[in-house]
Amino acid sequence: MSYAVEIEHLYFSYPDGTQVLKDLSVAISEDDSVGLIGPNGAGKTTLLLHLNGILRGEGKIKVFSREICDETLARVRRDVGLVFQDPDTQLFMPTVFDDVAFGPLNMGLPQDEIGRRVHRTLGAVDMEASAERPSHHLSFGEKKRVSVATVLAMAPRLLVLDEPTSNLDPGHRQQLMEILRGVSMTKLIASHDLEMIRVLTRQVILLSGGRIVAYGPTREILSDHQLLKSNGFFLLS
Ligand SMILES: Nc1ncnc2c1ncn2[C@@H]1O[C@H](COP(=O)(O)OP(=O)(O)OP(=O)(O)O)[C@@H](O)[C@H]1O
Repeated sequence: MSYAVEIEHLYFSYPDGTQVLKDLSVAISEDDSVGLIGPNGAGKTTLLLHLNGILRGEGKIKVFSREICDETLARVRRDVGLVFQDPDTQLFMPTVFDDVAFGPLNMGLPQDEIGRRVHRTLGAVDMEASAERPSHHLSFGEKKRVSVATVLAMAPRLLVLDEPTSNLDPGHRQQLMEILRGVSMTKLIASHDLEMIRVLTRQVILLSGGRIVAYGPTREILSDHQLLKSNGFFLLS
């Protein structure tokens, strides 16, 4: 089997000493679609930030069989597209168009291909009409949609999304789910939106206190109400 992600014995503490990831080992198959769930502070964002080397803990992480280290970082970052929880982290150019063009430009793509990718991905997230607006004038939900476009425009092999549906209105949440269902790369999606996880993923990793508590088929994990309740999920019966 080919793996998109292989993590062995990952430990990570922030500089202030907060230990977040504790002996975490996990593998994600290529072309799979995996949800990452867990209570606030479980370590979901911290784990995702390791996948393109923004954070570097102790242990071994391979992405598409390539171990993350200084020499492989540039290649890893081409393979892994990370949509941050906070879109302001992702958007820094003068206009929406420039923000989405930034990645493809850095990949050295020709100008006409960059233009095509920007229009296609902005169209997909329903933001094409805002292409010439400054990103910092957009609402939070609009920024969120543009930040998804910035990553889709680079056509990564692994799409990593941190809370992609937070602050989206129901229509745009549904639209984003359809976009994500339609893209074929490997996906890892951290979210508290269990309905979105149910629709979009085949496997779920449940993280709690920096450890993996369960990893299995989405329908099994999401129907194990005892497991979910004991890990901080409030479920309406
Ligand atoms: N820069 C930092 N310095 C110190 N501690 C941090 C830092 N960033 C996060 N933490 C701590 O690490 C732990 C894990 O945080 P993380 O954001 O990874 O959790 P999460 O599962 O993504 O949570 P949420 O569901 O709230 O987004 C928390 O206790 C958090 O307070």
